[in-house]
Amino acid sequence: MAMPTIKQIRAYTVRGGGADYHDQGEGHWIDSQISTPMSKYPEYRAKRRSFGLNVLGTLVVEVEASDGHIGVGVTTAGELGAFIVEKHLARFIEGQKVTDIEKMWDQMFHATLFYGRKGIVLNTISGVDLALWDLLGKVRDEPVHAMLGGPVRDELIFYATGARPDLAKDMGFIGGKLPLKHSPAEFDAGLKANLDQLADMRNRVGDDFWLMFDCWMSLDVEYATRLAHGAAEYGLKWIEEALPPDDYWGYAELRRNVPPGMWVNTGEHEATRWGFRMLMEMECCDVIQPDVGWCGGVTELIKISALADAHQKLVIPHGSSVYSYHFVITRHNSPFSEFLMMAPQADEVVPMFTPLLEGEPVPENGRIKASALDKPGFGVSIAADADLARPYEH
Ligand SMILES: C[C@H](O)[C@H](O)[C@@H](O)[C@@H](O)C(=O)O
Ligand SMILES: [Mg+2]
Repeated sequence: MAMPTIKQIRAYTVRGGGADYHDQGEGHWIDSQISTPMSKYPEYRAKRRSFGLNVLGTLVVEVEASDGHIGVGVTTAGELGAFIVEKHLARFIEGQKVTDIEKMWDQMFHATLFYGRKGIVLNTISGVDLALWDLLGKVRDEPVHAMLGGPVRDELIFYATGARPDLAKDMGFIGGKLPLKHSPAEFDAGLKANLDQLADMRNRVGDDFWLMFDCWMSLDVEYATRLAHGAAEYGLKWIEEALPPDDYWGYAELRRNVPPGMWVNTGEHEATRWGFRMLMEMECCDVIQPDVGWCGGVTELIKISALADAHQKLVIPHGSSVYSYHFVITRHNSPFSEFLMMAPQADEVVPMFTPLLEGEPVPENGRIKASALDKPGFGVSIAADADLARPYEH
């Protein structure tokens, strides 16, 4: 059968949750006080939106094929991403066969190398890549996981990220990841408060439930080492993203410093096979956590995951909803997943990219059955009432 070609690519922006899940209103746990590299500035300590964590917003990429099928991908990139798609990447996509994803990815990456490499450009390339895989699945009438080798297990198992690991335990998740509240700028009193919070949570959840700290790039090796040793008493399973992404040397040192058995995990703000090669060859971490909407998409995650497998590293993608579920279910070295609790008080399960996607599966009792993913492509569509804007055209 002659494969259709791509007739048009379109880039839209939308605010309020969605793929840019930090773009929330007042009172949401994800915008409470959380330790960040900006916490040393008191004026930027209370809320991450104050320094612009939600400045980008969501990018929605649509690719329409000559046979009428439309593929959709979403990521954190907003208007900047829309510009890159419409003014630069479109030339590598339109007119191409829907099957030629590898070539389209290679051209997008190398054509933007002079200003990309990581960050918003790789977020944008990831968004296009997700749309291309979604389109190919729709044309072939297959879920993405079937094009990646198929499920290796019957269900996805999740830990929950949010302010209430105690409630997450009652909902059937296997663990709870707490955002670290106090930064090194709050000195020993802050460190003690962090550990007191962990101790309280451990008392609430008991011993056979994972507890983790997410430090969102905000610490230094000395503080992270003290935090890890203090947290060992409460069975901290891993310390996540303790340092800025480029401090490979610091991660390698931290990994040597932490108590035996405690994982040092990172990678959500890393991108491409080269970035993850550096993390693994410099012995920075136990588990890599690429975000499929930020690291280069499915096409690059295939390469990253194979490299990790050779290094006997687990690949536990950062919370990226259905876009990573199709990958995780097909990989032996991805035995569990993250679920971000996007309800404002982290007290109920709502779709991770709410309110953007129709058909977004959510864990029940901390699990999603592989069969829930058996729809063409990624099996989701943009909500009919999404207030999409198309800021640029080509
Ligand atoms: C909860 C963390 O502070 C971040 O908001 C989250 O996006 C990320 O680090 C995660 O691992 O989910
Ligand atoms: Mg994290």
